Amino acid sequence: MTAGLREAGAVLAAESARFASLGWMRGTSGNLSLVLSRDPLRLAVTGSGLDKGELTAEDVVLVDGRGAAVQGGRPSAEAALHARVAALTGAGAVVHVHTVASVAMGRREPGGIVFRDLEMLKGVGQPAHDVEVVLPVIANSQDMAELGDRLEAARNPRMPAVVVAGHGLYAWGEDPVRARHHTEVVEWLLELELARR
Ligand SMILES: CSC[C@@H](O)[C@@H](O)C(=O)COP(=O)(O)O
Ligand SMILES: [Zn+2]
Repeated sequence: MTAGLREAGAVLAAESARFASLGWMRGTSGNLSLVLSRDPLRLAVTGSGLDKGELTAEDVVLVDGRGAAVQGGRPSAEAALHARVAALTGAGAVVHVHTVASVAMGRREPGGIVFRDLEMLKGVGQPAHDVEVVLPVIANSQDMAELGDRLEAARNPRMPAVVVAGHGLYAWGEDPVRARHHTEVVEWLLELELARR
């Protein structure tokens, strides 16, 4: 494994441990990625089927723009969707977590979840007042190309996240820290909506 990939693995392991400690990656759920190059597109993605709270710097796979392994073991089953999100949005890092609030709210609002008049909206780059911001909800699929098509069709450029119904939350950002902040902010918004209905 190259030093660059191991370094990316260390970042993903630390981020993963943080999400797992919040209970957002229970069992072996969730996955993370970090873009290492744009042309050609190459991402460091967490390995498949691992306990995301116990990853080491070695538990990472280099994948191409279609999510296929270039170096390392078995990449996340959702690596192709990470690559699609990175290509589509220009994000440098993608987070996928299995939170209760995202699944519960996806059930309640299958057409999209509307947020308004919340200071926390500033955490996803939106004004706090006088605008409605929609978090898209897409149907789940085991086919990452199909899921990617749904995400592309439903994506709201003002919201760096999408809920996958019956599954969880995808969020992204310029780098791992910003992707984490977006994940935390969107999860906060979802928990609030869930609590107030
Ligand atoms: C309970 S894990 C469910 C998986 O199918 C998947 O949705 C997931 O989030 C983790 O898959 P992985 O291949 O480990 O990255
Ligand atoms: Zn998942």
